[in-house]
Amino acid sequence: MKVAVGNDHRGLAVKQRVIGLLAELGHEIHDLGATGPAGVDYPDYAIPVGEEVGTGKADRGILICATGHGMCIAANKVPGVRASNCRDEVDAELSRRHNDSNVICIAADLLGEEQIERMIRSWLATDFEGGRHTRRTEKVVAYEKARMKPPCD
Ligand SMILES: O=C(CO)[C@H](O)[C@H](O)[C@H](O)COP(=O)(O)O
Repeated sequence: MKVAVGNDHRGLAVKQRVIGLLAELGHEIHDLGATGPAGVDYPDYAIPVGEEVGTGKADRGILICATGHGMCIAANKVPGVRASNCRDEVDAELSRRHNDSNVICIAADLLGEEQIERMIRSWLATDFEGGRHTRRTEKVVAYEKARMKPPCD
């Protein structure tokens, strides 16, 4: 899979470990930064990653900040993005099975290394269940498309 990765200053160390895991698993990685410790703003990274996923340039996105919340809020503003701020591997699995999440947000300040690795492995390996869940995700897409339509003159 092609995975776009983004982080702010609080997520830099975790990002570097996540990239190592993705490489170990054989995935194609597009690191959109941040690459240094200087304070930055999470929307500047969440939105480009979201755009890559929403346009299909990347299959999935991984976003890392202190709590995961800012990245999740910002990424979900991008059409086609279904971002989840997950806390463990079960949470990550269900976000795939029930919500077809295509971006996972990670709280670098709140989760341990092993928990993050288990979460990412679970998230990457789990398929969307479809069935009744498709009806629900399609309603989200329908709303998104309706909101994107230009107002009638
Ligand atoms: O967690 C975050 C947003 O939800 C970001 O990592 C912010 O950096 C966090 O709010 C902390 O910001 P700070 O400037 O590093 O104190």
